[in-house]
Amino acid sequence: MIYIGDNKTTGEIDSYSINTLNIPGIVLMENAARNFTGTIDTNLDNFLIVCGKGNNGGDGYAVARQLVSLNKRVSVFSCETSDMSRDCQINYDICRNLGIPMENDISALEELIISHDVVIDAVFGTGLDKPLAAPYDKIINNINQYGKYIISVDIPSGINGSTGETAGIAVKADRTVSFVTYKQGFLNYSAAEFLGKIKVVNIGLPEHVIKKFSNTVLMDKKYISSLLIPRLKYSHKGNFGHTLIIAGSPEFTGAAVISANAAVKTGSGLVTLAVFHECLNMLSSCSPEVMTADLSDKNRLLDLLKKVNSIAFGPGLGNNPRTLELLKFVLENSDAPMVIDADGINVLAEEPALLEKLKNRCILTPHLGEFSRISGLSIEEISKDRIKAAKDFSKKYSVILLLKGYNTIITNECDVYVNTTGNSSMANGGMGDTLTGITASLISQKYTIFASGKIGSFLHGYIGEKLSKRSFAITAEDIIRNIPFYQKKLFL
Ligand SMILES: NC(=O)C1=CN([C@@H]2O[C@H](COP(=O)(O)OP(=O)(O)OC[C@H]3O[C@@H](n4cnc5c(N)ncnc54)[C@H](OP(=O)(O)O)[C@@H]3O)[C@@H](O)[C@H]2O)[C@@H](O)CC1
Ligand SMILES: Nc1ncnc2c1ncn2[C@@H]1O[C@H](COP(=O)(O)OP(=O)(O)O)[C@@H](O)[C@H]1O
Ligand SMILES: [K+]
Repeated sequence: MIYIGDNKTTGEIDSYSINTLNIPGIVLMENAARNFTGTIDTNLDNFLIVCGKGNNGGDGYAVARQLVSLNKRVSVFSCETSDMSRDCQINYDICRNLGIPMENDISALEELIISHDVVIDAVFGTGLDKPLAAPYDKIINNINQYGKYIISVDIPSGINGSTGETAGIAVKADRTVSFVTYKQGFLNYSAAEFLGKIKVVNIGLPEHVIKKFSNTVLMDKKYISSLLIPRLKYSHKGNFGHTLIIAGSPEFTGAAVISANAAVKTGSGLVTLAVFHECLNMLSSCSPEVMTADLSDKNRLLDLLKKVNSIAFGPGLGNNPRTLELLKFVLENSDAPMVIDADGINVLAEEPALLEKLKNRCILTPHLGEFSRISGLSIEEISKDRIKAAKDFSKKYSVILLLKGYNTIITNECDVYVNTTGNSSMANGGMGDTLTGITASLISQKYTIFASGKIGSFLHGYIGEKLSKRSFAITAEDIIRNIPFYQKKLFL
């Protein structure tokens, strides 16, 4: 599993490794450099390594030596040769002793970049702590300028590892090879254009050490597979729960159909779709397995509310007083776990006191706009640190929060899981309604609410990604049709 950490986490892991485990810093640096070098395509040659004076630069000098030992052509540019960190100085000296070509005259940098094929950026990592001034602005500009293949060590220089903000200017990497943790700042959408393809490598520390300092992880296939509740030989539909979907309005019947069909395909034993009377005759595109109910028949609704195992509330209901009244009715008459999405979230934003009734039994699945409405934070404020915004909200109301979008965040107020599956081929109407149906269906099948959010978002994005290899845009229907196949693949 890949853990996420900010600059403080890196510092804590570093000092624990050095001071408590007694691993010398230079050994960590050597491991970092070796594992970094191991990620480089063996066909590449003719490297220029641009080194700062801190430990990021130290990594760069150590990488230079590793590459030379692989018979690669290597030159080094030293941004500063005085006041280096201790381990940086050691590796600098070794490079000198080995006779690796080294330059520190800034006027020679452009020529050097032009005459090399690959630039390794080892100027700043987690220690960047102020805006960039001369000569660093020029150095970074030069690195970016000539269309060379750029690999950044730990963090593209100029990006703040904690916030993802730039120090005025930053290296635009093709690849970033980061040490120990995926840096929290990488999740800030504004950092995306600088990062290139990200890879996280270890520096010889076992997972239990990293875990001490981070409870934020990037979910992978193996982790999701580990959450599977196996189906027993003698199980029957009663074991896989009854999902009630409360959704749709005359303008948005599709949202209701999508959620219900997704719940069926995800494996809920039974699925009932409850809609307003005027929508009933528009449900012909529902899967035949979906049962229907009329929301104006209060007795039927009461009966369902008492017996179902999960309720999905919101898609396409409309942001209006009728939806708010309906939500109140549901909350007064059912204790079932709930997935609240779309207009369910919008009406909650009008009356946040209702969240009290959802304590410990609800997952909210807003996109950024909906989250802004319900949290009262602007989209800019949320975007600066989505993890913090999501965690704070989850803690305040004791709900699971699933903040949708590129790198979806799922948190139960202390642990945070980030879902990296999915891509912009999925950015079209109805995609969120699909996730709502999948998540509610999993809850009915006895997955915890938290696990349902994690599996749901991973599966949903995983299908989108796989299908997008062959199709440009992926629709909700495409996802739904493929749920059983990819669910089986994940849970093999
Ligand atoms: N456990 C781990 O994860 C391991 C981490 N390792 C590596 O260590 C890296 C962190 O090293 P680090 O702490 O020495 O900081 P780093 O990024 O080199 O920068 C600090 C230097 O830059 C300078 N400086 C800062 N801002 C500046 C500015 N705007 N403009 C100008 N100067 C500026 C600052 O100068 P100062 O302000 O102190 O004068 C200082 O000299 C980490 O990213 C990873 O690559 C590995 O070796 C293995 C173990
Ligand atoms: N660029 C993207 N990368 C990853 N996932 C995406 C991307 N764009 C959209 N998605 C996913 O698609 C879904 C869209 O949800 P939402 O905005 O609520 O759609 P709708 O309201 O139309 O149903 C979310 O699960 C989101 O994570
Ligand atoms: K760097």
